[in-house]
Amino acid sequence: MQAHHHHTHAPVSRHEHGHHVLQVEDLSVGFRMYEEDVPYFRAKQRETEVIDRLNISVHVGEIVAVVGASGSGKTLVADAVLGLFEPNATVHGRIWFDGELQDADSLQKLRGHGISLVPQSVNSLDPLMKVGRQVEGFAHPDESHAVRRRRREKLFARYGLSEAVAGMYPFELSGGMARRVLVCCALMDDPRVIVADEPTPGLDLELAVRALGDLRTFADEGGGVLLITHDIELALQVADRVAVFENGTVVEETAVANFASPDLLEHPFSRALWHALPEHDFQTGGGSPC
Ligand SMILES: Nc1ncnc2c1ncn2[C@@H]1O[C@H](COP(=O)(O)OP(=O)(O)OP(=O)(O)O)[C@@H](O)[C@H]1O
Ligand code: NI
Repeated sequence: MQAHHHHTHAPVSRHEHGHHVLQVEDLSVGFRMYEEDVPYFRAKQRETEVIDRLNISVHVGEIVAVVGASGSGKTLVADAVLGLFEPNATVHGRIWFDGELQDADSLQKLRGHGISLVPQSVNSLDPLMKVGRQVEGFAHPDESHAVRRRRREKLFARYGLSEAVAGMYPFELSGGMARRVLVCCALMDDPRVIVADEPTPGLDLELAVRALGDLRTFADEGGGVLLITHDIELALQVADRVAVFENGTVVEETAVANFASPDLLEHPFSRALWHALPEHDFQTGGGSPC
């Protein structure tokens, strides 16, 4: 990635970034699109900015929840951190992993072992492959299949999936099982950071709490988690900090404890989110933001 052209920054030392396992600075994502209803010979490309100079950081041992409205660009943040870029996207900014500045290639190389995604949809599982085999992956340059199989068995045991599940196809799994299989996939190559994109929709409350508990365990064992969600209520139960996302940027990054009272929140949108929480719904002021 290139430095954002609107800004010049003094060089930053490794030291300043070392205590963050993940840091995103001044991330902007836009899309080049052709104007509609313009005759082709005058067709003009237009650039729409979806993410605008966003900053966010995750410390070792921490869950940072990114909360904000649907369709506001949260998945694009996940994609950028994983080095997944649409062909028509322009991306600017800096992403640091474990104190090292990354580029698109290095982010791609980190995918799976350094930074793993728990995707938004369980449809990302291959419907035609037994899930044990899917989690284990195909031939690996450095490891025998037996080693990977043993690692998969351990993960399944830890996440409450019986060995019988390994022999099932995705359609045979309940929603909660499928979610845990995705978590096992993400953990297979020992990542330091997990980006979880809406890991709870479709789960009943008990399973949702459990899915987030799995992320909590991962963070407590020294990982970092970026938890993208619009379920702020659940996020507050499990996260350490909350990044409030509005109009393509993080308008406030604050400790979960500050969601105890709107007086402790700085940004109007953060306070609107507070008022929209179910336990405060008698006080709705500016309409529901989600
Ligand atoms: N390749 C693309 N070209 C043009 N626009 C795009 C492209 N990819 C995404 N967008 C736009 O970016 C915006 C943000 O999408 P994104 O999926 O990141 O939102 P989100 O906050 O994750 O939504 P949700 O909460 O529904 O998952 C959308 O308005 C979408 O139309
Ligand atoms: Ni999304």
